[in-house]
Amino acid sequence: MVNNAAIVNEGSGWQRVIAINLTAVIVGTKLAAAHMRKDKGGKGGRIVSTLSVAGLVQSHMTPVYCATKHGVRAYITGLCKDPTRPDQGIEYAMIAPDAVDTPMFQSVDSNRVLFWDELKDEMKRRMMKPQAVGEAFLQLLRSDVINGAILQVDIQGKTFRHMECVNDGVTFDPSKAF
Ligand SMILES: NC(=O)C1=CN([C@@H]2O[C@H](COP(=O)(O)OP(=O)(O)OC[C@H]3O[C@@H](n4cnc5c(N)ncnc54)[C@H](O)[C@@H]3O)[C@@H](O)[C@H]2O)C=CC1
Ligand SMILES: CC/C=C\C[C@H](O)/C=C/C=C\C=C\C=C\C(=O)[C@@H](O)C/C=C\CCC(=O)O
Repeated sequence: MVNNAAIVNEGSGWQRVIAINLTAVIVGTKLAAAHMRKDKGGKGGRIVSTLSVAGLVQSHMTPVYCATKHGVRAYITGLCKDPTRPDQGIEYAMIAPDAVDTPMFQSVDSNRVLFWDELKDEMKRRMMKPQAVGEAFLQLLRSDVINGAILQVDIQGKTFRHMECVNDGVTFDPSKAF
């Protein structure tokens, strides 16, 4: 299961950002986990949530959006550490891209993102094609173990934030996760 839907809007619709980016992730994750958990008759599985670099740093450009992505990181990290998780057979991981050329990015303006006029050139310089995130996502899923992983993706490449980089640089070492 993938938690991917999100919006960005630091303007008058900011409460909806919290509802979609954070509350809905918690609701969806609870529903999925209840269905998936092996100790309750499910088959187990993986739940991957899309963060953003905004879930790793604090930005004056998108403070509400950042709060939701930090909230997702805290919530999912808590589930990663649940001592009953191995019996549930569910792994939790996150992917944290920098700017990506999607409708979200293309629709950004100074009503939705603060200081946009000053920062847009820098964000556009860092912008990746969506394929880069798709490839990183598949690389994450190819790891034998992903619980606790946060895979940061930017124009420099891919970096695991909560794991040791080994082999091809993107293989998760769960013993180094926390
Ligand atoms: N585009 C970017 O620069 C970056 C995006 N992200 C994250 O990547 C993920 C995907 O975003 P993008 O593809 O860029 O945006 P997008 O705007 O192209 O796609 C977002 C999707 O979420 C769906 N969605 C929005 N509100 C919804 C709702 N209430 N119910 C159901 N679906 C809803 C939209 O229909 C759309 O298909 C998001 O979590 C976003 O925060 C992370 C880093 C950078
Ligand atoms: C503007 C596009 C709208 C939404 C998409 C995107 O998810 C939003 C990003 C919002 C904030 C970006 C934050 C920017 C971060 C930085 O300023 C960089 O200097 C640091 C980036 C990564 C560093 C990670 C780290 O080493 O801690």
